[in-house]
Amino acid sequence: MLPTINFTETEAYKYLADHFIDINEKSLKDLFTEDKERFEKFSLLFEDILLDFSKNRINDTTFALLIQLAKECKLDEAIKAMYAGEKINQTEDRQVLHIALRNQSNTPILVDGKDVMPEVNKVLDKMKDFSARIISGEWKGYTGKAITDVVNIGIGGSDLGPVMVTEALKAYKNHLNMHFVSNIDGTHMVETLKTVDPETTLFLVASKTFTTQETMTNANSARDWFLESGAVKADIAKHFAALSTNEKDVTAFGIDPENMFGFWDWVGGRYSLWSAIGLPIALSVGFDNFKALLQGAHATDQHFESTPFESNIPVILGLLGVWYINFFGAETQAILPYDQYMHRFAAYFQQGDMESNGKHVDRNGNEVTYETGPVIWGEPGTNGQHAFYQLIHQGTRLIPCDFIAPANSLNPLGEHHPILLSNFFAQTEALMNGKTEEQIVAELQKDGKSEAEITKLAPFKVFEGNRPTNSILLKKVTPYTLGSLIAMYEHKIFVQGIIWNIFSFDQWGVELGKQLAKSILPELKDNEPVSTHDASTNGLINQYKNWRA
Ligand SMILES: O=P(O)(O)OC[C@H]1O[C@@](O)(CO)[C@@H](O)[C@@H]1O
Repeated sequence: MLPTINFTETEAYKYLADHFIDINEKSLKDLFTEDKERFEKFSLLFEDILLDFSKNRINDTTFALLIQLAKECKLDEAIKAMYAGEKINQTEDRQVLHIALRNQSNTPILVDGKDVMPEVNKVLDKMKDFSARIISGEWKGYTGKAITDVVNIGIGGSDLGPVMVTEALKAYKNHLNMHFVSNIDGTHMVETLKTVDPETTLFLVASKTFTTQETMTNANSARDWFLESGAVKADIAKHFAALSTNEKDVTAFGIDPENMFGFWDWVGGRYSLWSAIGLPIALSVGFDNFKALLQGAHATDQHFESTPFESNIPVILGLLGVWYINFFGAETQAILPYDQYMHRFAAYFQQGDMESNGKHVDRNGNEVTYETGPVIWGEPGTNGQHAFYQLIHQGTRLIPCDFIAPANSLNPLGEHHPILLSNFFAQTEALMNGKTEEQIVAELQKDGKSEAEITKLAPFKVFEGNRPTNSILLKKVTPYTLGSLIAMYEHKIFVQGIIWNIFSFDQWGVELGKQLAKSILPELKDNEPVSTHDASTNGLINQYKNWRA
């Protein structure tokens, strides 16, 4: 069982609340002036990843108290419980063992007394064999042609991870055309089917439960399309595979169990890209690169499990988030990858973070009295600079930002990468130092502006600065470094959930909307006006009925 400590009642919390008053009066510039060793002290090199957390609103005292907070919340016990396969997903009575999926050391990991590694490795071997046969062209469709297109049909954790990773590793991909259909909006499937040939297309039905309405509706439409194209039911086996824990419903759908890649209830949907759900990744970049992704994540898992908190990257990232959310009142966290391939990285962690820690009841079943999970958002740099950086620099909100960049581009082109990185470096410097009114006035005077113009303009051009950032510099985006980075964020989310005394691995909050949609759907079948809901919902439904063709 997980500890159930209220972090606001710990000694560390009380000291941090007092300390906050002092530190809040210090600017980041002051903190760097006071401590020449600041970068050395507040940065960590983990293999080919550098975390620079020195541009945060902390000093030695803050750092020590945050570490003490983690210890008082018994984070070490919680980490041990997860790695030991305890059922820490207590409301669903399940273990949380995505670490087993990438446990390249093959140390035994027991679930109900049985080592799961043999079955994990059996599925990996099956994924390796299958992806090799598809990629090589050995696997033929029902008219004897090789597969050219793969359509992954899934949503949430059965989509976002494969999409994010196949995009981030696009430089490593092979000839297969990858497509991802997730939305129940018919447009998603229709637009995709326009681009593929039934004779050379492989459909992956990705669903942990194999009951998700969007996925099953999309899968049925894909199967109908396939059969209407001239194929017969016996041909489904050559063009459909399933990634799921639910063999019964996979078989009922008509997919050959031989084409099913299984995983287990102890794999959370938003933590499942390392499992059979990752098959589209292996198909896109080859199994060896998928394995390197696992290896990178495993290296982080070992770091997280064994490194003292003072040098533990996920612990530090998690504690810094708690510092801003619970003491500075930050409500969001921006993730800004200066890498176009990583354009879905923030979107991936919208589910990863917000579906894990978007909770308001603590592990004792009581309403929390403090803020929990932040809103996660972000876009690649430098595009974000031309969209929302105005607010980050001069808005009224404190928005902690994680800046991520590779030192080496996968597409060296003239001066592009140095220009990209000059912006990566400049933005965190600008957010930290800002620009004072004195500096603005001096600039405007130098530009020959009149005193009246300067008086009018100066206030609008001031940058307060003192806005905190983390900088994460990768030597290069490879399957390995990407795996390490994703795992760092996964464990950061775990750390925050433990501190906030919430359950990070269930998602009851996604159920009500689905339940109500299921009761509304039958009401849409005819044109009779409805009156069973509130006036707004009735009004919307009836207007829809009036307007629909
Ligand atoms: O993989 P599946 O079972 O189809 O679930 C898809 C997604 O639906 C959820 O919203 C749960 O219902 C996410 O947690 C999950 O990743």
